[in-house]
Amino acid sequence: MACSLTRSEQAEVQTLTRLASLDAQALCASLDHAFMGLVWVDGQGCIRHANRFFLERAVPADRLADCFPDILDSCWQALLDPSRGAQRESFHAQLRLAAGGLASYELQVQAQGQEPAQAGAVPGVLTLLALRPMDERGERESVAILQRQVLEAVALGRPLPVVMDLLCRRVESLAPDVICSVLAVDAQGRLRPLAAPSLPSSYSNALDGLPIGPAVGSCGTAAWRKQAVEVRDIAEDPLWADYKGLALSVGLGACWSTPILLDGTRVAATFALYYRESREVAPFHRRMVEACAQLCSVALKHDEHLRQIERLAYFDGVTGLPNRSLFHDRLGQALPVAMLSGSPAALLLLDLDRFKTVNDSFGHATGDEVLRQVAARLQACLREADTLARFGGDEFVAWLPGCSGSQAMQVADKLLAALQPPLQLPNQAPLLISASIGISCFPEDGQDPELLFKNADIAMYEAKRAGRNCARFFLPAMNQALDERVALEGALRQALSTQALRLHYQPKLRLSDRAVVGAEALLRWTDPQRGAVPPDKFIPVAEECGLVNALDAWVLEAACEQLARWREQGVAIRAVSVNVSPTRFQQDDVAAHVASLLARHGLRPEQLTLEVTERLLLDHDPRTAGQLAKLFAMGVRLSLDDFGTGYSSLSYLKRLPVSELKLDRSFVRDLETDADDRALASAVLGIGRALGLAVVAEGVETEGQRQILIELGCEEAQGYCFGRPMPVADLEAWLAAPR
Ligand SMILES: Nc1nc2c(ncn2[C@@H]2O[C@H](COP(=O)(O)O[C@H]3[C@@H](O)[C@H](n4cnc5c(=O)[nH]c(N)nc54)O[C@@H]3COP(=O)(O)O)[C@@H](O)[C@H]2O)c(=O)[nH]1
Repeated sequence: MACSLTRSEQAEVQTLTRLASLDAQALCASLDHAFMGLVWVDGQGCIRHANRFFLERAVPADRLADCFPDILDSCWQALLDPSRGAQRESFHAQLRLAAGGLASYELQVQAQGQEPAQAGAVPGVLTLLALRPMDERGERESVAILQRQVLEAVALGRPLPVVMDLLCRRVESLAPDVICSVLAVDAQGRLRPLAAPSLPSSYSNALDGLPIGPAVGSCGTAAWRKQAVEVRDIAEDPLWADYKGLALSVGLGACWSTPILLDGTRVAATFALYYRESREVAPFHRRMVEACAQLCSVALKHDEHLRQIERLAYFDGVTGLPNRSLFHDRLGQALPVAMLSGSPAALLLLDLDRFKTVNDSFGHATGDEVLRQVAARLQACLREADTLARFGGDEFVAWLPGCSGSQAMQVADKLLAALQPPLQLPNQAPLLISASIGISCFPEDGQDPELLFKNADIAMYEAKRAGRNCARFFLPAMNQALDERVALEGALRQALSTQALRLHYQPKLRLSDRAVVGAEALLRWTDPQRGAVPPDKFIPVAEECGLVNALDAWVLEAACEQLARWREQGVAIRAVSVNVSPTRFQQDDVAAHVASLLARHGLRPEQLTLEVTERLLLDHDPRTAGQLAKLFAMGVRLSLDDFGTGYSSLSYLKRLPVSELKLDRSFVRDLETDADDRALASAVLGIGRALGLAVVAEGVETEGQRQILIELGCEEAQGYCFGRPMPVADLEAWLAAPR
């Protein structure tokens, strides 16, 4: 503690220090006027000289210990130990007054000097003690200094046990008669020693893990009651019945414990003062504890914040799983171990299928709940040695040490099975969710994190392509396939930017008289190296790399322009159909784009049909519904392509603003030989009639199919039977030729 003597007093004492080896008695006399007590004590704690200030106030005594009842002999021994040298120390103590009673004093062990040799006696070391009456202001100042020191330690980010240790030591130096301890209370309500610098570690160890309760010494009870507990006699108090043996064995007589509450209710710790004898708490100690309790709660709260920040840095805030950083740390540690031990391991990359749709349709709060439930289900499938992390979005990663390839696939199957039961979400219908998993195995698929991740990613991508809800191992051939996809994507971008794409048109006819009612625009791409690339190959790549919206926009533009030209030229094509990918409808501008195209080319909305696949029915994105409603309100026709092959649900159909169904060619192909296909085709036509929708049969290749479709009541069709998709000039020639 900083010296609280005035400057002139300090100067005086320094002089004394220098003169201490001279005639102490004479010096005392000369300092009788000083407004502080001065006492020379020998190594045994006997008072050798004292000035008038001290003698007038203190109870007459030979030994210092008799003047300060709070301070034990052992404390004096330490304070007066000659080996302390010039080290100064300040503390508070109660002085027993000659007039009766006690008064608070600040004591300063000021200096040591050689006792002048007496005749026949060995000269010893004398210690000079300076005493100043402790008024309330002085007390406040000492406590303020203590507070500042502890808060500084908190602010400097010292670890919590270090801060608490400092607090205890500072309190003990201000009040040498007390022993301080701080015990944390963990989430399970168990005591956890934080600091007790003057208690034997055996004592703290014995308390570690003790559950708080209604009679668990002073601290356990204070934490339980959320109230301070003052036990004046540990030997007799029932609260200590089960623990007094422990306390008495280390010389503790009384204990006053104060619970430290955070947020007003939560007990985070206890702050305790022990005395070696049975006694009540001194008033100064009470005031000090008030301040210490505050300091404890500041330090504990700060520590909680630090932990929270640490959690945020290393753990995912939504699921509580390790995040990318922590996962990489752990992988960085695990790989060298696996390498040395030669044991296998597997990295699983798991991506939820169509999670974006869940987020867009139900909002982010529900999305978060889905992630939490998914994380819990995945975690439940893994062993303690495994690490599961969330990398953000809908991507989870698991590191399975010691796992062979076949075991990793078993784990992946377990994870997929765990996701199968519908998720129960608050205020929502049960939700089905699935995932695609890519697996890369250590060491064969990679020996460093980058390669393992890259290969697991490639495998995961293959799982998506294979239809989702499945797991795939990485295979070296996948790398080649990926390279090809990347090359194809580059070439397609190039083709789009250099206007190297073309549209072919397939006529749409009325079955009864083969009159042409329109044409479907179908995209064609001839690459200089690859030759003609079928749309079945490049459209999925465009969808994966996000190029499909640009492609669709180009097709729309080109088809509208062509229809306008045909109308100008009087060619008998009254309407065009254009295929549009589901993702295009998530763009806020699609309805506006179509409206501007129609206006620019002088077309009526009903002359344009947008063909969408059944995949759109799964899209719960409100933007999609909004764009479809706008297009329908404008009068643009919507046609449901490949009807009956995918996820059709009649209720969806009722909700969507559809004008036309396209009977998929898989139902048409065997119409002549398969009664089931006839029944299905008839059912689709029935649905169309019931809902007032036109039904267009696709892929009509034979006259027999045409006849059956007419019999079933189908009015329009497309197919090789009438005309293949053709370039504009060929279509115009086909139209002009007699049929
Ligand atoms: N988003 C976009 N998708 C497009 C676009 N252009 C085409 N596509 C889609 O690609 C898929 C394959 O199309 P394509 O190879 O052009 O095949 C079409 C016809 O050639 C084929 N067809 C037509 N008649 C017959 C027939 O009698 N037999 C037979 N075996 N095939 C026939 O069918 C395809 C037309 O299908 P659909 O669109 O379902 O009417 C295909 O899914 C296209 O949709 C584009 O610009 N954007």
